[in-house]
Amino acid sequence: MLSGSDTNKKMAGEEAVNYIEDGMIVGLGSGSTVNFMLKKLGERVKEGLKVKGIPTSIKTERLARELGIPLIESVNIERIDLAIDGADEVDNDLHLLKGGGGSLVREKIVDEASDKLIIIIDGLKKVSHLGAFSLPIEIVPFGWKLTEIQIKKLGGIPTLRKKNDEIFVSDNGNFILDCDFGQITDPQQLHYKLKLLTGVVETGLFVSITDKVIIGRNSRVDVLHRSHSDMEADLESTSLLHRRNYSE
Ligand SMILES: O=C(CO)[C@H](O)[C@H](O)COP(=O)(O)O
Repeated sequence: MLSGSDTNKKMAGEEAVNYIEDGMIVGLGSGSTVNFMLKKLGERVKEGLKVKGIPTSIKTERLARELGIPLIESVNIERIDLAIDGADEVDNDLHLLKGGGGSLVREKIVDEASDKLIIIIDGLKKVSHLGAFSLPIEIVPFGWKLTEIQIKKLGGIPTLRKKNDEIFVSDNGNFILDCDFGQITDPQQLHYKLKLLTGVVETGLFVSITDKVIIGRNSRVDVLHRSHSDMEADLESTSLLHRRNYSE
């Protein structure tokens, strides 16, 4: 029996598979919502859908292989038709805060390069402003405390990510600082400032790259398009948003 949140993630993940067409090269994001998408995609592949996937984490790669989804070696990728990924927060402009699972660098490389990016989330992750979730920042391990000091100077309160009392190490061999910046009113500017720090590899702010957000909530999926994002606040009354009612 799935929890309410997992039901929402599953609905969003499965809906996203409908956007995958035969012959596509597909960026496969990371996280529990993406895992639901992968399971459905695995079924479609068994039914004959021809795709090639590009996993954004070792965990995604492992699951995709188990499900029989054909993959391409990262060194051989030159273009991507569609990427489908999760997020920790999505704001009204469809800017994202990502990296809760620690895969932000590979996710950003793939999501940015893709012709189209679809984000799949549980409705609780749709927010008006980013920042309630601490911002993951991947940093070089060398001199990490020096980078931490620089981030504090920019107003962040960093916490070194740990897993089972050990320092968490990303798939790229780096550390992650989860940084509380309070409400992030200008994600682009904050991202630029952080990227200027030599020890920073990448931030979890994904600005202006999302084409569509598929949201699972209240037994249905809502789809926000980039050009319609400003209408999210008015979600209940707008008819421009595509809506599928799963309780029907
Ligand atoms: O950015 C991510 C990993 O780096 C994930 O997409 C994000 O954390 C959402 O995960 P989930 O679908 O498990 O809630």
